Amino acid sequence: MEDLELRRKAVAELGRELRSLMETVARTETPTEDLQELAGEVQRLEARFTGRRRERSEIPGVDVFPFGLRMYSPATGHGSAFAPPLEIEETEDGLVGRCALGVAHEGPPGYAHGGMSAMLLDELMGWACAAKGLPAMTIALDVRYQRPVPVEMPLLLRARVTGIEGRKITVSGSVVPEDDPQTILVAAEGRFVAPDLDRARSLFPGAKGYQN
Ligand SMILES: CCCCCCCC/C=C\CCCCCCCC(=O)SCCNC(=O)CCNC(=O)[C@H](O)C(C)(C)COP(=O)(O)OP(=O)(O)OC[C@H]1O[C@@H](n2cnc3c(N)ncnc32)[C@H](O)[C@@H]1OP(=O)(O)O
Repeated sequence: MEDLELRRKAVAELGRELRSLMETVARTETPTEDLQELAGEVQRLEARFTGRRRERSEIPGVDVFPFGLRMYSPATGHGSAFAPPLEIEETEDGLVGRCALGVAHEGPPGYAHGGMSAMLLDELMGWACAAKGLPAMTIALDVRYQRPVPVEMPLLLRARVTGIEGRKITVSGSVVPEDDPQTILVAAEGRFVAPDLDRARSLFPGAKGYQN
């Protein structure tokens, strides 16, 4: 079997380069004829991905589902060009994520798109459920944007499970500047439900752990 760690490293390396390319594209004022030529080059590059393409619900071989890694997650995936990516650490008071957003994640000029903050919190809050042994899906997310989130600013994101009632979980979350953690930029409250086994089997046919 191929070395999984080696493959994860390669996936992350490709993700880093694609992320950097996305940021360059979002910032470039390069002449129009260069853009046209570059689009052709990117198309030729894409044609070089000749290996097998995963089925829609197939879990990537580099992942650990549902408790571990999602390498192409648009929030935490080191293989995703779109992800900042969010780095997660477990603490006594829940999960803490670290990242900085780029111009590619902009909403208002110089500030993060609100959907990015919502997505990052949603994912971190989801992982907070998984950290309690209840991998769960979001059923409601209330996001309060208290201050704009500057791009290129190191951020801390927090997620803490505040209640568990059977399969229903409530989680709170926030985004703060790393160097000024008292200032809440975004606050969120979420409700999650851990699907029961039958539901999980039908929702995730590609997850081998649930099938047999
Ligand atoms: C065992 C393994 C499970 C694996 C799951 C792994 C996933 C996580 C993987 C990796 C972690 C990484 C973290 C990622 C985080 C990202 C988060 C997202 O982006 S999630 C995508 C967006 N969310 C959706 O698409 C959900 C759509 N909703 C549904 O599909 C269903 O609502 C579902 C499966 C969540 C629940 O359905 P039911 O059939 O299992 O549950 P019922 O028995 O109907 O309800 C249980 C209780 O929850 C309430 N409930 C269920 N759904 C509700 C809803 N939509 N609104 C309000 N209440 C709801 C019900 O009223 C019920 O409450 P009463 O026990 O009667 O008090």
